[in-house]
This record gives sequence, structure tokens and C-alpha cells, in this order.
Amino acid sequence: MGNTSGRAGGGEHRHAVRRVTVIGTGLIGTSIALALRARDVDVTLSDPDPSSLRLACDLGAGRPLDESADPSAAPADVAVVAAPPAVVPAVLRRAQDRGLAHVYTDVASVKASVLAEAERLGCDMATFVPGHPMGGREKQGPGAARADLFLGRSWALCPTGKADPETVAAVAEVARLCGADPLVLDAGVHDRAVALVSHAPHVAASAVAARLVSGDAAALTLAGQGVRDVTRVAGGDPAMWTEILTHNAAPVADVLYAVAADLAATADALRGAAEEAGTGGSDANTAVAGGAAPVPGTEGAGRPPVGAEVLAPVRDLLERGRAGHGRIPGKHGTVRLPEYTVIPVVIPDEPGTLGRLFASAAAAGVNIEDVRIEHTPGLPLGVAQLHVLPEAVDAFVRALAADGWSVHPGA
Ligand SMILES: NC(=O)c1ccc[n+]([C@@H]2O[C@H](COP(=O)([O-])OP(=O)(O)OC[C@H]3O[C@@H](n4cnc5c(N)ncnc54)[C@H](O)[C@@H]3O)[C@@H](O)[C@H]2O)c1
Ligand SMILES: O=C(O)C(=O)C[C@]1(C(=O)O)C=C[C@@H](O)C=C1
Repeated sequence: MGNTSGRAGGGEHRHAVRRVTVIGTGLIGTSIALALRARDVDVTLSDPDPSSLRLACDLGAGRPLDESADPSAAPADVAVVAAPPAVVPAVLRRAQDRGLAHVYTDVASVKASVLAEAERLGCDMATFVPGHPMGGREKQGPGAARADLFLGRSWALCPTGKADPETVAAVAEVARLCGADPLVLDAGVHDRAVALVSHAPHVAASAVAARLVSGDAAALTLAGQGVRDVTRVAGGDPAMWTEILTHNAAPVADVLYAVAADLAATADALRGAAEEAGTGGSDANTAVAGGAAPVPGTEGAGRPPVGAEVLAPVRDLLERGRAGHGRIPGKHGTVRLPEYTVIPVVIPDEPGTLGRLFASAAAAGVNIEDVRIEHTPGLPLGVAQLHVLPEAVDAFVRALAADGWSVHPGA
């Protein structure tokens, strides 16, 4: 990105942010509000969907904005518009007209189109600093919100040049209060960057996941962590993602053509290898249902190995893939998240099991910080992966074992 980007002033222009209004209490708005509440910021909330607003308030994300009062009498320091990209400019314009805050930002996943429309609608660009926190989930709504969603993540800020440094500093402070690292960059540069690191990967994940729709049930039973990792984001909301992709269409298309070319070259090479090895078949489900097929490039089938030059494009993609993966900065940047120890517990797949397990934890005085359940369809057992603080592990394992649980520390 050369000199078109930079970390937002690290203290030079620190701005005290004490009152924030969040407009749109879905996943991102509520996560921001929860993070700000944890730093004692006074947060007011607004959403056209009363059930989202109520749930956000019940989660402790803030109190409802009094829509009947005149907000310009006591404007918030910052208003955060956390609505879908297409409505952000109109919501911003209305918030500015009402005088809700001194400074405004948004969180939309695309920036150039939002900026252009905000200008077209006559929004005040001197008080608007477009933003995009690079943390999220494949779930929607306030129920999925987490105060730690942005810890150690970059938070893009794309000021137009009309906003003064104090205004940019106020929004950078919101990002910092959420535990993120603000990064100032041009909107077009931002959109090309997220096409590469977020939007095209989302489409690629969906393309892989879409193959599973017609996948044989027997094949899906073999799903392990690999396919879960590769397709996690494909669980996102299709309506929201269609909007995001449409707003960043050209940069995403560029990346997808390159991905498609790599996939096509790899498929051609593998088809060539299969033909050379005389194994020909092309249906993944047939391969699973019909037993083991000879692996091209090995001597196992009693045929000569497939030539290295036939497989060169495959190897080349795998090498470049590993190199690209290695360039992704550490998941949480320089921020250290609490380290939890994972305690696997084998649990029967029957009603009430988790309740009893949590009751055992509570009786032992141990807080379960997070829980994941691994469960193979059709099996009567699953594994609950309980995340606890390291200092609680010994007492916890003893207590669970004493209660008769099949507990497997270190497994
Ligand atoms: N989901 C992610 O991982 C992620 C990450 C970073 C940024 N974003 C961006 O955050 C924004 C919100 O996404 P989300 O995932 O929180 O979606 P969400 O569906 O969880 O929440 C969107 C909220 O906006 C509200 N809303 C709709 N129209 C509105 C309007 N006119 N005025 C005010 N509120 C309105 C909805 O009622 C809903 O509560 C989007 O712009 C998205 O691009 C999403
Ligand atoms: O982690 C996820 O689930 C996300 O999809 C988050 C993610 C991303 O691609 O990193 C998705 C869209 C956003 O605009 C920002 C972040």
C-alpha cells in the first residue's frame, strides 16, 4: 500500500471519547457498544428493529437513545453507524441533520461507494470519518456480539481530507477503546485490499461450501476440521454479502479471475495426471462410495509414477499457497489474549447433558470461558471442549472426574 496508508496518530491527537451513540445494534454495532461499555463509555443505542435494540440493551451494550428528545442539546462525542452498507449514507445524513454527535463514523465493509453516496446526499464530510473494523463473525444480530471481537485487529479509517485531525483522532480512539489498531488509508486502496483479504476469500469459501449441497451424505460424514475451517465464513448472511460484493464488484472480480485461473490450471493438471495414471474418474462422491482409488503420482497402483512436469502446476499452487498463508500477520497482532486451556470431556448425546456438565463446573467454582462441541452425526457421543483459565485446570479436572465425567486433559 506504499505511503497511502499509516497507523493513526499514536498519542499526538488522543481524544477523550466519553459518550457514543451506536446506530444499528446488530453483530458489529452491539460488539462495539459492549467493548465501549467495558471501558466505561456512556453508550446510547438505536435500531429500527425493536427486538434487536431490546436484546442489545439486555446484554448490557447501553441504553436506548431517547428518540423523542432533541439530541443536539447534548450531542455524543461520536456516533457509529453500524447498518448495512446500502443504508449507511442515508442513516448518516439523518443523524447529522438531527445533530446526534460531534463526529460520525460507519463500519461498512466497503468504503468508496459509501463515501461517494454520502457526498451525493450532501452529508457533512468534515465530521464524517468512514471506518471498517476488521473483525467479524459469520453470524448476525446482537445475540452473536462479543466485546472482544476487535481485539488486536486492524480498523481501517478512510478520511476524505475534509475532516480535521481532531475528528480523525476521535474515531481512532473509538477503535482503540475496542482494542483495535486504527489504520488510515485511502478508500480505494482499502476496497482493493479487502477484495484480496476478505471479499474474494468469502466467495471462494462459498464456492467450496456450495459443492457440499449435492455431496453424498456419506461424504459429509467424513467432514473434519479442514473443511470447517475453509468454509466457516460461508455461513454469513447471503443478503448482506451480496450487498458487500456488489459495492466492491470490480476489485473482487479481479481477484476471483486470478483464483479461478489457478483452480483451472490445477484441475487441468490433475485431470492430466489421472489420465496418465489411467485412473480417469471424476466424481468425488463415486470415489468415496466406491472405495479407495489409486493416487496419481504414487507407485501404489503398480503403474509408473506420473511425471513431475504434469504435476508442476499443482505443486506450484501449493507452494504459493503456503507462502501466501505465511504472510498473514499473527491472528491477534501484538495483543495478547488470555490463554485458555482446553479440557476435552466426552459427553453422551442426550438432553440435559450440557446442563449437568455446567452444573459440575459451577459446583467446582470454575468459570467456563468458552465451549465448543465436536459431534459426529450418528454417533451417540460427542466431545465438549471446555476452555478454562490455566490456574483452574487441576481442580476442575479433579472435580469433573469425581462427578463421573470422562475428562481428558492434554488430549
Ligand atoms: N459481519 C461482519 O463480520 C462485519 C465485519 C465488519 C463490518 N461489517 C459491516 O457492519 C455492518 C453491520 O453488519 P452486521 O454484521 O452487524 O449486520 P447485522 O445484520 O448483525 O446488523 C445490522 C443491523 O442494522 C440494522 N439496520 C438496518 N437498517 C437500518 C437503518 N436504516 N438504520 C439503522 N439500523 C439499521 C438492523 O436492524 C440490524 O440490527 C455492515 O455494514 C457490514 O458491512 C460486518
Ligand atoms: O471472521 C469473519 O467471520 C469475518 O467474516 C470477518 C471479516 C473478514 O473477512 O475478516 C468479514 C467482513 C468484514 O467486513 C470484516 C471482517
